[in-house]
Amino acid sequence: MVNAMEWQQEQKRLDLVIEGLHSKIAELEPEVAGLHDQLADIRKRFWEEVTVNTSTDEDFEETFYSIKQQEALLSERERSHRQRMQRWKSMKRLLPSPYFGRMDFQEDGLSFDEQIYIGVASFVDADGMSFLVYDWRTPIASMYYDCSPGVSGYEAPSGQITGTMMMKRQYQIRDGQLHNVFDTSLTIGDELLQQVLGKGADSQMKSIVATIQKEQNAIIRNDKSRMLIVQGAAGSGKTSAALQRVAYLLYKHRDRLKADQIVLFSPNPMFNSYVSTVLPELGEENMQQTTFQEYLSYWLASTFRLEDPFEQIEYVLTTTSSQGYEARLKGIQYKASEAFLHAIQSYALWLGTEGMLFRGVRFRDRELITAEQVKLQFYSYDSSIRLANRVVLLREWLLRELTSLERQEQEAHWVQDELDYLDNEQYADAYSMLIKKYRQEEAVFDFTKQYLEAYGDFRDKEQGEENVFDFNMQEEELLRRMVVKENFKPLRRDAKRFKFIDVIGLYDQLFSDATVYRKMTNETAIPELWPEICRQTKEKLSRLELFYEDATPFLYLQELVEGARTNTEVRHLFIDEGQDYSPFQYLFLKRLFPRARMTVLGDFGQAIFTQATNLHEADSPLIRLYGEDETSLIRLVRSYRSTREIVEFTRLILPGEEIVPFERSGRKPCLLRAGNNQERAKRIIEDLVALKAEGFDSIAVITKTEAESREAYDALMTQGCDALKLITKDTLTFEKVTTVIPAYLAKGVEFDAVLIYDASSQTYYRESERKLFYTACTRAMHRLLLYTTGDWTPFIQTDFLG
Ligand SMILES: Nc1ncnc2c1ncn2[C@@H]1O[C@H](COP(=O)(O)OP(=O)(O)OP(=O)(O)O)[C@@H](O)[C@H]1O
Repeated sequence: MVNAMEWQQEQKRLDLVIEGLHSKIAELEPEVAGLHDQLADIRKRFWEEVTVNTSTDEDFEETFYSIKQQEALLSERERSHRQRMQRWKSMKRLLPSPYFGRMDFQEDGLSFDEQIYIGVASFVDADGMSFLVYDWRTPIASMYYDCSPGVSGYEAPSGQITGTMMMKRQYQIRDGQLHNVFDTSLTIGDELLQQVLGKGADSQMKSIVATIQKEQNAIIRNDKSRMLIVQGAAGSGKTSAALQRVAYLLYKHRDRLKADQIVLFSPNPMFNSYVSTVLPELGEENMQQTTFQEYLSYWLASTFRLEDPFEQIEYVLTTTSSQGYEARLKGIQYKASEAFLHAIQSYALWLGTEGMLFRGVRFRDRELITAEQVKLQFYSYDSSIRLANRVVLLREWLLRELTSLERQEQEAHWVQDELDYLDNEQYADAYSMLIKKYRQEEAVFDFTKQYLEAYGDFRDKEQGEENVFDFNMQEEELLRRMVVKENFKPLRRDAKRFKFIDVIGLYDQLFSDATVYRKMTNETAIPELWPEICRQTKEKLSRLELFYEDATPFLYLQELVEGARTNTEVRHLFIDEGQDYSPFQYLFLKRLFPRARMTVLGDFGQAIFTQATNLHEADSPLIRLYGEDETSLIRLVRSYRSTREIVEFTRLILPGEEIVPFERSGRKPCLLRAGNNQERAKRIIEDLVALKAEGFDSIAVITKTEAESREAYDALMTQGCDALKLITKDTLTFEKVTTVIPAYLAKGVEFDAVLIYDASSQTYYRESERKLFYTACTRAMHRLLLYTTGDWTPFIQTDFLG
């Protein structure tokens, strides 16, 4: 705490800044409101200002330039409106708490020091000469997070600046009033952090700009490497750092980076809602948020019933003794690997010489073009042309074939039948369609001449006898063409979409017996239980279903054959819970976003999926993705979420995991054994009531699986529990209530209190369940309670029993 005089000086300065903010806001307000009206007015009068005259070429040109000029004026006004609006908004945001930090810095070579106040936006004094508040993202502010008083420096755009930091101070300001002032030394105020972390969990994640730690700042400001990997213990602030990093990038590159050029891949849709308020709180627009499953569904859900990762994990957790279980697990591992991706690449090369599978073109129960014809045509192309390019040539050929078949088809009986049954209205529709088409496509319309004649006739008739059609030969020919064209449309559309390639067949063919597989792919390390893996995959495909582990390889093969889809707009890709993605998926994402830098945040200690990727080992596929030179790896070991007691408990679950508690004390985790299920439910309800009475309102009963969640929910409701929410994979919003949730859906989020519904040896026993148990327990911020009706899981250290 500072002394009374310093406090007074600080309050005085704060008052001055607030006064300055008020007067700037008042000054901008009418301007902002006026600009808004002006813009609305310009838009409204846009056409009044433009003289539209297209009688001659000159008039047309003049009209064109007049419109362009108006457009330019409008966009200039809009730009300046946006800028003023942004300044106005940032000042409004500063008003209740203009800054949270200060450092006094004397630059080498200067004889005075500068007081640098840091807040969520910059604010300059009335003359515009000096900064009253520096945005936390400015280069100079980085010192606040990185250095302690003494020799310090920062990287300015002009180069390295060095000097001495005389002091560093933190503030808590609410509604314009100073509540606390701390002088800090090494880290950013343990006191303040204690206070922030001691608070209850929220339904939305909060910004951490006032208390960013040095190692987190390194993540936020890393702008050098193509790939940034963050391996961080549970609760170490990976997601928080990622979100502040987005805000930092948007600030640093504000002239060329837009929020929609940044994509965040989240573990589930509920997580999207959990993190969605951080950036707006910092005055930035949200980046695009999605899940990998959403991407897969976009491309595959119209063809297949797609398994999602949660169904996959449910299978892995619950059907351990089912037939084919081991093979499925081996299959998941293999299909997640780089080896499988390379096998598919080799397979695509092999398909360039043989083995391609095509579908013929069928029309009204007739085969117009056989699959064999398509295949012959395909292999007639020069084999040095890439597979996907040959497929494009094939498509052009097919479209040409369809054009000539269309012509032949006009004489077919079915065409006459259709014409006979056209009613007057359809005739009229047909004509007006022709007219419209003619107007739109005058230049490309195939039979302009005939059309013009027909149109002339039609117009004459329209003006003369109403609705009487003289169905002469010329018109009939036109209508025939139109009818056939209409019927051929789906064929053309299918051809354009490469439907003539049997991709399902190609993927199915890949799962042939080991000798054939080796021949097609050059693969030497075929996984164990390959025949069973093949059988399972083929069986699924035959039902038009796709395992989660097959979805990305299927899309990859499809792209090798049909041409890659890439998104070149996206510049930054953020992947949270990065350990849950397979090496295969990473290679796929790299290809999908060729111009993006990647930030991957994860914790191998929470790798609960079979296809997990180790993020930080020297031989990690992630490090290979862009190569060591283009990759930075940052480790976070301090956990900010949980109390020391909870961290000490969870650390024993995963002995190898590096995790250091932040010094915040609480109660030891409680282990509670009940005689039976009913007793357990009663005990949980009592505990829920007590926890709520203590002031905790974000509480989760965490289970291993969805089935256990339902069981727990029913048991608790039957015993009279009220206001309980069952979370499933379809839940979209994260609410601050008492929830029952499977561990794999609780990833990434946190609760004041966590109750592990069944911590018995029956539920968590196999080694593969250790990380799931760890993930569940590490969701707790203040309280952790574990229940069983039998023996405790072996993952709990016996020291805690008793
Ligand atoms: N520097 C910080 N200042 C204040 N709070 C922090 C800081 N770093 C992290 N926290 C808090 O710690 C908690 C955990 O942070 P976060 O969810 O970002 O961690 P994580 O590493 O993504 O966790 P997990 O992998 O277990 O999901 C959050 O409540 C966050 O606000």
